[in-house]
Amino acid sequence: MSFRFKPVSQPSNPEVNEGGEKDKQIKTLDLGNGSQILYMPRFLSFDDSWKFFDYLNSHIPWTRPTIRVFGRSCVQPRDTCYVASPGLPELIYSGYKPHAYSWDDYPPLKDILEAVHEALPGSKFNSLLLNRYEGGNDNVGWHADDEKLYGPTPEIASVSFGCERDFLLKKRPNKSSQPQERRSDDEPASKRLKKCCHVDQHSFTLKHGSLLVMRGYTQRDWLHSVPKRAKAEVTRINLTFRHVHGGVQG
Ligand SMILES: O=C(O)CCC(=O)C(=O)O
Ligand SMILES: [Fe+2]
Repeated sequence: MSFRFKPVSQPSNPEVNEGGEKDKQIKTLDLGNGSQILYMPRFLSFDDSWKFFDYLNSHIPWTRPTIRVFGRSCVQPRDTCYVASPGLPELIYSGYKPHAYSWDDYPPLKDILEAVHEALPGSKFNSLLLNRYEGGNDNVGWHADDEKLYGPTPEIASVSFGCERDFLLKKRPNKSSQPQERRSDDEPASKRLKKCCHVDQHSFTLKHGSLLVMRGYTQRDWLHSVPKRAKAEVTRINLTFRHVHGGVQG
């Protein structure tokens, strides 16, 4: 099964899509000290995104594993699945080693991967973590995807389908980042203040069909989460594409 894409500039739901230039809008957020976020609210068209949602919701072998958090076992508060190219080192997070399914098992994932590669020239993702949030209680707590197998400055591309949910970022408390930007003593005090006091919390509402990219030192210096939301009654599916180092192809 493979889906054909309609370009995002020709949506068939004019009510949701405001049309024209807005479709290709990319917001960039410089978090400072070499960390950046890109956000493309209408990465995939409304209709294609629902097709992907329906396919993933019914075909992916979702599981809700038991993981370890702060030394205690608990059921992960969302469904999950892992897809990876052959020959990669195994992923282990929170004491859990997910089975790696093949891209060939779920061909529409290859279509989404291709669209992500097109949007992010030079990217070469070889693994994918899928999450399904079945309601507002499902969530992912504060964490960073800083596993060694992703290297020191991983690029992580996150595609969302279905229910809109908030994605929060906050600066890591014990930061190991580089010293703040160099300041010039010639500048007035007001300007200096502006330069060195970066905002240390950010929030995005991740829309159906959107793409958010974390880059640079975001995993080293920031944490992210999708908190519980009482009002989120319907399902959301999120795909995070990652590059694992150390495989057959490096
Ligand atoms: O669902 C999301 O938007 C984020 C998921 C996430 O952070 C992860 O899988 O590591
Ligand atoms: Fe994450």
